[in-house]
Amino acid sequence: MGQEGGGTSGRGWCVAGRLAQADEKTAPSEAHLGALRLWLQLGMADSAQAQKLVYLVTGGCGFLGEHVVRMLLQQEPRLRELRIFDLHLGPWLEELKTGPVQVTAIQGDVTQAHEVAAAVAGAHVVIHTAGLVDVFGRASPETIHEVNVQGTQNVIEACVQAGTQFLVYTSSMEVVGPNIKGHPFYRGNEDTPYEAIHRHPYPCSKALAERLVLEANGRKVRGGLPLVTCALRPTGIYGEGHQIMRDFYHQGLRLGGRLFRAVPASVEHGRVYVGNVAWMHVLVARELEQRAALMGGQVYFCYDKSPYKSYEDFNMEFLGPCGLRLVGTRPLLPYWLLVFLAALNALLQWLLRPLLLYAPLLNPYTLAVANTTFTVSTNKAQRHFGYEPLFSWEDSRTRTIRWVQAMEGSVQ
Ligand SMILES: NC(=O)c1ccc[n+]([C@@H]2O[C@H](COP(=O)([O-])OP(=O)(O)OC[C@H]3O[C@@H](n4cnc5c(N)ncnc54)[C@H](O)[C@@H]3O)[C@@H](O)[C@H]2O)c1
Ligand SMILES: C[C@@H](CO)CCC[C@@H](C)[C@H]1CC[C@H]2[C@@H]3[C@H](O)C=C4C[C@@H](O)CC[C@]4(C)[C@H]3CC[C@]12C
Repeated sequence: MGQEGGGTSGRGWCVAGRLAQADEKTAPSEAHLGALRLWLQLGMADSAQAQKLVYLVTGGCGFLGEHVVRMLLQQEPRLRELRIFDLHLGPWLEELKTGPVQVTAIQGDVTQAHEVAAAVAGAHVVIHTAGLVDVFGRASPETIHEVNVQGTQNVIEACVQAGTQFLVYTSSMEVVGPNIKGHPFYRGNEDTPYEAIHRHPYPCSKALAERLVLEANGRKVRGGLPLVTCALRPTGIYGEGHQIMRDFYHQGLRLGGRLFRAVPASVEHGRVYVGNVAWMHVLVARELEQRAALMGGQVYFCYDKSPYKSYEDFNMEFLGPCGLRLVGTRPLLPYWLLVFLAALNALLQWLLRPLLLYAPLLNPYTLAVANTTFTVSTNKAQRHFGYEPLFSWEDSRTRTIRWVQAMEGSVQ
């Protein structure tokens, strides 16, 4: 917090120093006056956009959260303090603490209302990305609900109590679908009608949490101003740090450089680059104040120029250049057999639960999601707050490939 004027005076001295050198060629009094005027002008311009905002990112040490944190530090010049709240703090945070913005790491649990309240106090904006992302049956439905729903309720109440006016929530495409009936959602937008019915604890929890966030829009926060909220719905995020991509890569290495096609190439699965999702969060947080009437209570799908492909074909965009091969132009196993294996995995998980945690990638839910077309095509974020992807598809691809190549055990 003590850094408010630091950046300003530092830049001011630098300009004054350069002008002093130019002075040698001109009459001293005139030059000094000019320099003084310019210095004052620059100083005032500087203080007009002085670093004054305090942001809080919950889940700031997760896959998406880390990208949001780094993006904020790069792209939000008004930042004075960045608070990073997470159950598990990453060692990489240390390197951020030497920069001009005060970075405060807070180890805490969103299910604990008092911990959330302490972290939110004094923040201008909260970006709530913390969540339990579990579609593999690792955590109980109760725990998923507690973290994703009760945790979000705690964040909302903390904003209200603290007088924090702006709340951005990381929702998910899964709030919409795929639904339990396996209906395709083909290049839909935020207004496309779709029967959003879920049974799995993860999408149920995200849908409930999103509703809480949207319903809280307009609530009076401490001091009497209205809370302004909105929700971002990424499709399947990929990029540096993506754990499932890492798992597929290592599985491919174990299978002698091969992966076996399980999903038809015709099933499109929406994907979006993590850097663009982070950029959307930063932009929304920045624009929410100026465009509260338009953006408050809204949902936005996260999108970019990533191509529409099946889940496996899309992964091969990165794993292919890293030496893996996808075997088969059609699924190697018939669908009924996959359904049987997925059900067997679910049964084994249940039977083994008292002894060990058996949580393979394939289960009835993940099979259904991977086998149902779900893609978005929208420009709502561009229309409402001027979003354009920061990273082209080529950049996103190259960055992700480099990250896979740098992984331990890489064949490169
Ligand atoms: N990964 C995707 O494809 C994807 C797609 C759409 C939406 N999302 C959403 O984006 C958000 C981030 O997902 P991610 O993929 O980065 O997951 P992640 O697991 O990498 O990150 C989640 C972070 O939240 C933290 N967290 C979990 N429980 C917590 C608790 N009780 N208190 C405090 N922190 C807690 C974790 O420690 C982790 O750092 C989630 O809300 C998720 O639902 C993810
Ligand atoms: C049948 C398998 C053979 O290769 C493939 C299984 C792939 C699945 C593990 C993944 C397919 C689709 C993924 C989900 C999707 O990308 C969107 C998500 C939304 C987000 O909020 C959380 C993650 C996820 C549910 C993601 C999880 C993994 C898949 C089900």
